[in-house]
Amino acid sequence: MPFDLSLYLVTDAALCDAYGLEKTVEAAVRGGVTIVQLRDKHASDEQMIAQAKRLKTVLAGTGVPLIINDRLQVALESQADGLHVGQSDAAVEEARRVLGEQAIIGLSINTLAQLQAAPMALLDYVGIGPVFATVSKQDHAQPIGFGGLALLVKACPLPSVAIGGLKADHAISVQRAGANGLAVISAICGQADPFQAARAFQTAVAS
Ligand SMILES: Cc1ncc(COP(=O)(O)OP(=O)(O)O)c(N)n1
Ligand SMILES: Cc1nc(C(=O)O)sc1CCOP(=O)(O)O
Ligand SMILES: [Mg+2]
Repeated sequence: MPFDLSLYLVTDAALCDAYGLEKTVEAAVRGGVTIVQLRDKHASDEQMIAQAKRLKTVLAGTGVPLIINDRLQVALESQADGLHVGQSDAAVEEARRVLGEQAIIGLSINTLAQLQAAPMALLDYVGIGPVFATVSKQDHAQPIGFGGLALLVKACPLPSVAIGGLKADHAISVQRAGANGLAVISAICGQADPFQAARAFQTAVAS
């Protein structure tokens, strides 16, 4: 499936309480989100598979892919479009073997050493961050700022998306650093109007 990293929504069900996850994602996609990752650290695999299937229904016909965070079996059983793994998650080699050639597989990167150790031929994109400290990921690594982002993007042969504490106003700096897009949780999920929040990002990305 072709994919566009320009506005990458990573979900947090707790932050989407006001409207529920499906309505929040539907509004965010109308607002311009181009790719969605289902991320839930508390749900069981069964709950996450059921949630992924509901999100697939929401995304059907939009061309927006659904990526699963961390859980290879959930990605497989829900027939999601792909999987995002971090440095301590399922190995990329295993994910590619299980999910096949067509799956979109992304890996988190925080340092040059991690980038150089990544099996690039098996990956579709990398997530680079955190750019800034964030409360959305308690165990996040050392923030790298836009300078660190630019260094890692320059060394990266794959499409990349910046993550961590990003707001719509940061779109220009992310683009100047060379990344293909921004990934956000709280600046869309945690907002009173997720459609307008996504629209603000889309406007900033397009300008
Ligand atoms: C697009 C994107 N980039 C980075 C991450 C972080 O993944 P990871 O390091 O595995 O941390 P958790 O999200 O699992 O807490 C991501 N999820 N998405
Ligand atoms: C899920 C995640 N991964 C990160 C990384 O650096 O790998 S930062 C992060 C949280 C991003 O949430 P927010 O947009 O609310 O700051
Ligand atoms: Mg992870």
